Formats: sequence, C-alpha cells, structure tokens
Amino acid sequence: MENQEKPKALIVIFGATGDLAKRKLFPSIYRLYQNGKIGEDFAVVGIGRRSWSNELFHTNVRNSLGDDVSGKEAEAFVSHFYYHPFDVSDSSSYENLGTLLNNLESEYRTEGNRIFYLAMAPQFFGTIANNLKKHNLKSETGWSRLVIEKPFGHDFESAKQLNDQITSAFDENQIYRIDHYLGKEMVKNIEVIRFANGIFEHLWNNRFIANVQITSSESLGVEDRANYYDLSGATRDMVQNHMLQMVTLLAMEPPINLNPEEIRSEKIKILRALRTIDEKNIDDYFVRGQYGPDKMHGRKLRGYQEEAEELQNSDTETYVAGKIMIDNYRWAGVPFYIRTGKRLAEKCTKIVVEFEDIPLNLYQEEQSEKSPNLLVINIQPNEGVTLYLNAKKPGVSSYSEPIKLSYTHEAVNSVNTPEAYEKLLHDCMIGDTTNFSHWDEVSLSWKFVDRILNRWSKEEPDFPNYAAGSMGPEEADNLLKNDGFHWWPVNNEEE
Ligand SMILES: NC(=O)C1=CN([C@@H]2O[C@H](COP(=O)(O)OP(=O)(O)OC[C@H]3O[C@@H](n4cnc5c(N)ncnc54)[C@H](OP(=O)(O)O)[C@@H]3O)[C@@H](O)[C@H]2O)C=CC1
Ligand SMILES: O=C1O[C@H](COP(=O)(O)O)[C@@H](O)[C@H](O)[C@H]1O
Repeated sequence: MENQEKPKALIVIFGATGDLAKRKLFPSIYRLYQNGKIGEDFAVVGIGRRSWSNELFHTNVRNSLGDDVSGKEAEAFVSHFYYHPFDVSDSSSYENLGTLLNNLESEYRTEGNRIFYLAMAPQFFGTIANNLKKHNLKSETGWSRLVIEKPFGHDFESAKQLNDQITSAFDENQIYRIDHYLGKEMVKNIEVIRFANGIFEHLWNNRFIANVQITSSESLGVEDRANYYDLSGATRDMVQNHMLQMVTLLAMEPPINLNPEEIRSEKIKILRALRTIDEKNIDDYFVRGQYGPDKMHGRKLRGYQEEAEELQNSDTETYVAGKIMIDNYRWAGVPFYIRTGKRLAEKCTKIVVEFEDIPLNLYQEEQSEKSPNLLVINIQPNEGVTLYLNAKKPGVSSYSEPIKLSYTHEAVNSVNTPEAYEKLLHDCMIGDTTNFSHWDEVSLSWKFVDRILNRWSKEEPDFPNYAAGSMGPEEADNLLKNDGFHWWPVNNEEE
C-alpha cells in the first residue's frame, strides 16, 4: 500500500456513458476531489461507443454531480475529463488510446499510474484486459490496476474462465474486484467492533452466541434491470458476494495484523469452513422466493412477473433466506441466518447477534418470553450499533424490561460518511486491496452457492410466494422456528 497523501493517476473508465459511471463513479471522484483526497494531478478518460464530444461528456459528468454542484469548482473538476469513443472489441483502436494516455500523463503529472475501470458487461472484461496488455497500455513507469465490476461470472466455471482471461493480462495483485458492501462504513466497522472490544471478542463464539442474523432487504423491485437480474436472481446478485462477505467478517479469527493478505487469509478460512450441504438437503437450509403483486405505502405494486414482458413465467428468485453453518472450533453449532430480497417491507441492512440467554431470568414477568441480549449492527440506512440489555422496569415493579444502548454513527460525526464507491476508488488509488475480493474468496463463494442453484435448477418453484411489501415467504420464518429462533425485526424505527 502506498503512503500517498494525494494519489496521482489516470483513470480510464470503460463504460463511461453508462448508468454506473453516471450514478456512482463520477460523483465519487468528485467527492474525492472536493474533500482534497485527490489533488489536481489526475485525469479521467471515458470510453463508450456513443459519438459524444468532450463538451457533451463534460455536461453529462457535471449533471451527474447533482443540482448543488456548479460554478468554478465543478468546471475545474470536469476539465479533467476526456471522452474517447471506440468499440472495445476493435483491437486497432487501442493504439490511439495509448497515445492519448501518454499525452495526458505528462500534462497531469500522473507519474505513469493507471487505473482501468471496467464498468461494462462482463463479456468484455477478457477482451479489454488482453488488449490493454497487447497494446502495452499497462504502465511502464508507474502502477497499473484493473478494477472489475460485478457480476464476476455466473457460476464457478464461468468465473474461472473469466479469471483465467484477466490473469493472463494482469497479476492478481493488480486486479481489484469490486464488492461495494466492503466499502460501506459499518461493514468495515464489523472488524473494529469485534476486535477492539473485549466485551464482545471474549463472547464471540459458540458458547455465548446463539445465532447471527444478517438481513439485507430492499423495498425496490427489479426496476429497469430485468435483463440482468432475470439471469442472475438474488442468490448470484447478493448472496455469492455481499452476504457471504459479511458472514466472513463476522466469523473470521482476529488477523495477526491489518495487512490485506492477513485479513484475507482469515476470511478465506471461513469460506473453507462453510458446511457443504448435500444437494438433497438444500431445502433444510435455503429458501427461495419471488414477489407477487401487493400494495405498499399506498401504491399498488406489480409482481415480478408483471414488471416486464420478458419476465412472464420467470422462475428467477427475488428472495433468498438461508442457514449457513461454519464447521470450525469457534462456530460449531451456531447458525448464521441470512436473508435478502427485493420488494420487501423496507430498505435495510442489519446484523443481529443474539447471545445465549441465561438459564433462568427471575425478573422476567412472562417466563415463556425470551429476552436475550442482542448486538445490532446497523449498516444502512441508519449507521450505528445498538446493544439490547435487560434492566429493571422503572417504579415499584421488580420485573425487567429490555433497554437499548445506541450509538448512531451519523449523529456523532455530523457529516455523511463516504459513499462506498468513493472509499473503494480511493483504496484502489493508494493500493489498498483489503476491501476488494480476491479470486480465492470469489471461487469459494461460487462453489458454495453453485450447490444451492444446482438443486433449485432441478425443481420448478411455486412462484410467486411472497407479497410485495412483506418480509418474504413464510418458509423463511420456519427456517428459524425449527431451531427455536425467530427473525428479530429490522424495522428502522426500532433503532
Ligand atoms: N448500474 C449499477 O447500479 C451497477 C452496475 N454494475 C455493473 O457495472 C457494469 C456496468 O453497468 P451499467 O453502467 O449499469 O451498464 P450500462 O448498460 O448502463 O452501460 C454499459 C456501458 O458499456 C458501454 N459499451 C457497451 N458495449 C460497448 C462496446 N462494444 N464498446 C465500448 N463501450 C461499450 C456503453 O457505452 P455505449 O452505449 O456508448 O457504447 C455503456 O457506457 C456491469 O457489469 C454491471 O453489472 C454493478 C453494480 C451496480
Ligand atoms: O450489488 C447490488 O447491490 C444492490 C444493493 O446495494 P445497496 O448498497 O443499495 O444495499 C442491489 O440493489 C443490486 O441488485 C445488486 O446488484
């Protein structure tokens, strides 16, 4: 990792006329610029097929920054952007790109550092990587980094093929596979909460933790991504990457230091310890769902199959819940429940760690009710941590009631925490690979979800099976009920 106060680089965005560039990449680069995380020594080259001029590119970049951004600073920012149209499958066009990069490199004093950001469909990743190598566009004087967007493959086999293609042109340590959950402030905080607090770390094992629940619910439906999503589904879209990454951070052993390699090696051990579920037993561990129509917040909502013509009769899952077992010394017997889905009651990502209850609570009014201690890590939209304890009800009663100790991240810092992409782009510029997925993580997580998907591909589901605006199918509740647990509410008002 370089110790650069204001890293210098040429950022080449393949897919600069697309949605991701507009919604995430340009605004993130702007915030790095505005916050002084990067100085004037950078330039961005945007690539797409559209025959845009530099001026039109500038207008689009400026518009992507929102209405509040205008004036001299916005103009100074967009002046660093250059549009260079070509079809990425046309090998001859890369020569011209090379000339442009060399010219900009001296103009912007970027010391030969180059980021190639592939914000395009994955079928182009291999072609682009090969052409960059073939036409000597990898830097000779500085560093070169290849940033790859998801999805990284469709299953283990296709991910491996893709990996073979890109690693024939770039070394593993030059490849930055984005998982934007790893850039979220509270996901990064998991490690700190665990390893910087004795009261948690000493209890963080199967003697004191009854179960862990990770929910990432979305109120939005498939929106305009039907083409992508219908081939993907919730398991590939969310479980293979974001959900399993959160499981590894919650379950890993303390690293010996904070080097990316050490942290990664602990995460990989967890992925290797995930219980291999026999295909015939998948239904005991995983539940899939697809939303049907319903009303939410007064709006009449369509079911998934009515969202677009090509989705009629689709059997793609828009919801997954699962019980993940980690068969190692620390976690033997502790279920990690995950659930994620579209068109659920609300947008929320939250982790609930349920501690083992005491054998007898003399202060519990209703003995049949359990009131275990909970540690809740709020990832979004609220950011913070809440610890649920039991304390005496005020007044003459000697019964206990749950109370909560809450820390709200935003309120304390009184500024918005950096957006995930902003953080990850900066990490890439300083060469910090901690928050990117290594091939070993990607391959192990594909192998894990492939078993589930294989099993499901052999049986037609009875879809739709949950109403838009609900919290998913009933079977997902049964997963926990069978173990004597229930999902703790994720209602944002709760915290
Ligand atoms: N959008 C999002 O929120 C997210 C997207 N992603 C991933 O990011 C990547 C990009 O997604 P998104 O921006 O939504 O996609 P879009 O369809 O909006 O954009 C695709 C881009 O690729 C360019 N392109 C396509 N074919 C060629 C070609 N042959 N030569 C040169 N340029 C080409 C298009 O430019 P033109 O049309 O001008 O040729 C456009 O800029 C995908 O891998 C997606 O899965 C990941 C997470 C979230
Ligand atoms: O990667 C993805 O994530 C988003 C959810 O991200 P969040 O930061 O809003 O929680 C999801 O909507 C999308 O389908 C998926 O591709």
